[in-house]
Amino acid sequence: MSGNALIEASNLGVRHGETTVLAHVDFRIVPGEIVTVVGPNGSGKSTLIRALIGLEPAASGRVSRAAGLVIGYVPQKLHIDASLPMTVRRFLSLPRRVSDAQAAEALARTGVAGIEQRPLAGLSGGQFQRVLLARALLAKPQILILDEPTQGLDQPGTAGFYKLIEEVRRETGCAVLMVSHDLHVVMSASDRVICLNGHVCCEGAPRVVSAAPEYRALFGLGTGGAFALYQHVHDHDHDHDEGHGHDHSHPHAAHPHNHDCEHDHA
Ligand SMILES: Nc1ncnc2c1ncn2[C@@H]1O[C@H](COP(=O)(O)OP(=O)(O)OP(=O)(O)O)[C@@H](O)[C@H]1O
Repeated sequence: MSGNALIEASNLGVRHGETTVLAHVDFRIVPGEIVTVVGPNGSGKSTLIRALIGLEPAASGRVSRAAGLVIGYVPQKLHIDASLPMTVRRFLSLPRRVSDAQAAEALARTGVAGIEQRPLAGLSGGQFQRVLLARALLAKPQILILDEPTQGLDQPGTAGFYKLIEEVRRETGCAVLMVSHDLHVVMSASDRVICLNGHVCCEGAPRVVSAAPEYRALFGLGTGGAFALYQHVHDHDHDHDEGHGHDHSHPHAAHPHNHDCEHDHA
C-alpha cells in the first residue's frame, strides 16, 4: 500500500472462466475522495468493484485494503423477496442490530425520516435507494461503495441523490466509490472519474476525462448531453491556460492510454 490509500490495486486482472474481464487495472482511492467508474455495459465496472472489495479473486496483480477498513457496500442488485413482509426498520437491522435511535438518525440523514414501519416492497425507487444508503451508513464506513445507486431514479431524483452523497462525504469524511451511467451528473459530482472498458481507458478530474479522446470514443457527443451540459468541446489550445487546460502535473489529471477502447475482452 502506498501513502494513505484506503484501497489500492496494481496491474489487476480478473477472469470469468476463459474470458478476461479486466486487465492491467491500476487503482487507488484515498480518504474523502469521490471516485466514479463509468463505462459501457459489460465493461467490467461491477467486477472491478467486487474485486476491490475482495468478492472476486484477482487472476493477476494484486489488491490491498487498509488494515481494518470499514466498507459500506450497496451492490447493483439486491434481491428482496416482495412476498416477505419486511419493514424498513427490520431491514436496517440486517445483518447487524441497530437501535431505534440509530435507525431513525440514519433515515433522517438520508432524507427519508419516519418511514420505519413502511414495507420495503412498497417504497418508491428513490426511497429504496435512500434506505440502502442509510443501511450502509449505519456501519460508519470509511468508504462507501455504491454500484449504480441511482438506477431507476428520474433526473431530479438522481441529482438529489448525488447531492446527498456529497453531504455525507462532507459530514463524515468518508470516501465514496461509485459506478454510474449518469454521465453528466457524475461529471459534476465526482473528484475523479475512471473510464473503464476492460481496462482503464482514461482517468482523472471530470473535465479532463470528458475531453479525453478515449472517453469521447466510448460515449460520443450525443450521449445524454454529457459534454454539452458539462463544458464546451475543448478542441483547441490556450496560450494562457488560466486553469482550463489539461493539467497533467496534477495527481488527478487524466492519464489517457492509447488502448483501443472498442475491444471485446475476448
Ligand atoms: N459471475 C460471472 N460469470 C461469468 N461472467 C460474468 C460474471 N459476472 C460478470 N460476467 C461478465 O463479465 C463482464 C463484465 O461484467 P460487469 O457486470 O462487471 O460489467 P458492468 O460494466 O458492471 O456492466 P453493466 O453496466 O451492464 O452493469 C460481462 O461480459 C459479464 O457478462
